[in-house]
This record gives sequence, C-alpha cells and structure tokens, in this order.
Amino acid sequence: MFHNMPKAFRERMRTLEQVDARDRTDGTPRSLRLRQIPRETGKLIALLAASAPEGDWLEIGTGAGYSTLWLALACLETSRNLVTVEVSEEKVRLARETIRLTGLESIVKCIRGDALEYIPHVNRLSFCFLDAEKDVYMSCYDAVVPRMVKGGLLVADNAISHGEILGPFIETALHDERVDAMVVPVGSGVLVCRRG
Ligand SMILES: C[S@@+](CC[C@H](N)C(=O)[O-])C[C@H]1O[C@@H](n2cnc3c(N)ncnc32)[C@H](O)[C@@H]1O
Repeated sequence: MFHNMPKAFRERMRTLEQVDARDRTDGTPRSLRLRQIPRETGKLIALLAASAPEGDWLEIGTGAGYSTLWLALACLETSRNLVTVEVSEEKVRLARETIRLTGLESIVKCIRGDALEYIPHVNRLSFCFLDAEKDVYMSCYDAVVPRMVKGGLLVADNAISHGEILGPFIETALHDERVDAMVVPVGSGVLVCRRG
C-alpha cells in the first residue's frame, strides 16, 4: 500500500497537506480548516482497515478526503469499498474533488449529511473511522458498536489531543465488554476498538 502509492494519490495528499499546514497558521476559521490526521495516523488506519474482516467500511468526518485517501489505499489493496459521511457542504465539495482527481469514483462514496442519520442504514460494519466533532463521538459509538461484525474495528482519532473532552467516551470504550480497546499513542492518539 505504501510502497506503490498511485501518483495521483501522492499529489493530492501533498496538496491537502500544504493547505492543512497553511490553515493552521493563517487565521482560517475553524469551520473551514481541514484539520487532517497526520501521515502516521493515515498509515495506521490503512493497516487496520486492510486487516478488517468481511463487512462494510464507514468513515465519519471526511473533511477534504485526506484520511479517505489513506483508507482508499486499503480499499485498493483488499478490493473493498468505502462510504464516507461529511456534514459540511464545502468539505463535501473538496472531498468529491479528491475522489475525482484520484479516480476513486467507483470505490469511495461521499455522502453529505449527519453521520448519526446515516449509521442506522448500515448493519454489518467491519471497519469504522471516527474523526468528527468531539460532541458526537459517544452517540456515534453507541450507534456503531451494535452494527459491527465480530472482529470489526472502530477507530477514533484525537483520543490523546482531546483527552479531556473525550475522557468519558474513552473510559466507556475501555470498560465496554463488547469490545477490546486501547489508546495507541500515534499522532493525536488513536482509540482502537475490536468487537468481540
Ligand atoms: C477533523 S475533520 C475531519 C478530517 C478528516 N478525517 C481528515 O483527516 O482528512 C472533522 C470533520 O467532521 C465533520 N463532521 C462533524 N460532525 C459531523 C457529523 N455529525 N457527521 C458528519 N460529519 C461531521 C466536520 O464538518 C469536519 O469536516
């Protein structure tokens, strides 16, 4: 996945990394910033997705499609598809541009809307990446876990960077007997849960 990344992926990732870095310093309002995962987190979610059992894949919080590209590497590796849900119209526009530029139209579907309204439409999730506003993490978790297949993975970003606000959510996951969970200190901290 990482050694023979398609040229279009590399180019779009580089562009989005540059925009994201600029956003963080030039006063771009929070709602317009891309707030992307770092590369190491991209690699981790690609490795985890590629190791997920049979079932559907879902990303919650597409942004401009940077994390989506890392997951798409796993899609290409395993011949799977991905649905990614994003609430912001402007981010959906950017993500669809990412999908078009990288030729992923038949593999990645970007849906505009609130993930909480989309999740009830999925029933055999084997991989879910959660990277939305922190106040929806708990509701997303509650909706996703019952819909996961055995061995399915739920991966949530910012477990360390937003440890204070996400504390109750992380404690819930760590004590939830339906899953085995731990926080991996990569990037902003990644909560990894495996459905038993
Ligand atoms: C941190 S950014 C995502 C960055 C992206 N995962 C990446 O690494 O490239 C969080 C995104 O979640 C979106 N979002 C927030 N609440 C949402 C919800 N309830 N459903 C879908 N998207 C949501 C925001 O609009 C924002 O674009």
